[in-house]
Amino acid sequence: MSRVGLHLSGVACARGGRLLFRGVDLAMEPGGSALLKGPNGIGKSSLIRICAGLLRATAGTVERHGRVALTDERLALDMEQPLAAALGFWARLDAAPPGALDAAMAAMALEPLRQVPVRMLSTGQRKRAALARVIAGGAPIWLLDEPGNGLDDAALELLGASVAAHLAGGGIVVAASHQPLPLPTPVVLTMQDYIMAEEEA
Ligand SMILES: Nc1ncnc2c1ncn2[C@@H]1O[C@H](COP(=O)(O)OP(=O)(O)OP(=O)(O)O)[C@@H](O)[C@H]1O
Repeated sequence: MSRVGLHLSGVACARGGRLLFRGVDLAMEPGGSALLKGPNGIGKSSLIRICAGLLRATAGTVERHGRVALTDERLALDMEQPLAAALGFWARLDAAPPGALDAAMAAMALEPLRQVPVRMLSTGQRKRAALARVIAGGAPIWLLDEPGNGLDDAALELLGASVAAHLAGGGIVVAASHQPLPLPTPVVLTMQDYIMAEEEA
């Protein structure tokens, strides 16, 4: 694997004319994971999108080395296609190696749903499908926005196993979550630590 890393220095984010957070530093090396915690609306998704390069930081720098895969509340799968075909579209786009998609579907226990149209999947099944897309794509940097939403205990265990395998292979995981996630010893960013104190505002 060529050099992999994600480095944030002094990152700030303003949205809708309001400064959400500032001073975020994060140094992720291969095998590292980070968990972004905090209440609704504090800026976890915004920080994930800054990490992905989809949102510009208001201040600070973001350095990415390696491809990024993002999953958030948007499913990004063709609702009319059977699941295997819908995921196959992304696997081709990501130039996933042969067998990678089957392995990813197995990792998320999706084989019995291969022929089911995406629109018929339950909330948890859709989340597992989104995670399978990330796993199959082979990007070293996984950005997971609320990956545990809708997952039952068994699926959370599957997520934990996939994350552990990814980290063991030199990948990086940055996750935003309200709930505890099966990340081994993550760096924890408590977003409240990066909001402006009243006297500074
Ligand atoms: N496109 C936008 N324009 C203006 N403000 C926005 C935009 N997107 C999000 N915001 C605001 O930015 C703030 C942070 O939103 P964000 O989605 O990053 O929070 P979050 O911590 O992920 O919340 P949640 O836990 O509910 O998912 C919110 O107040 C939200 O209303």
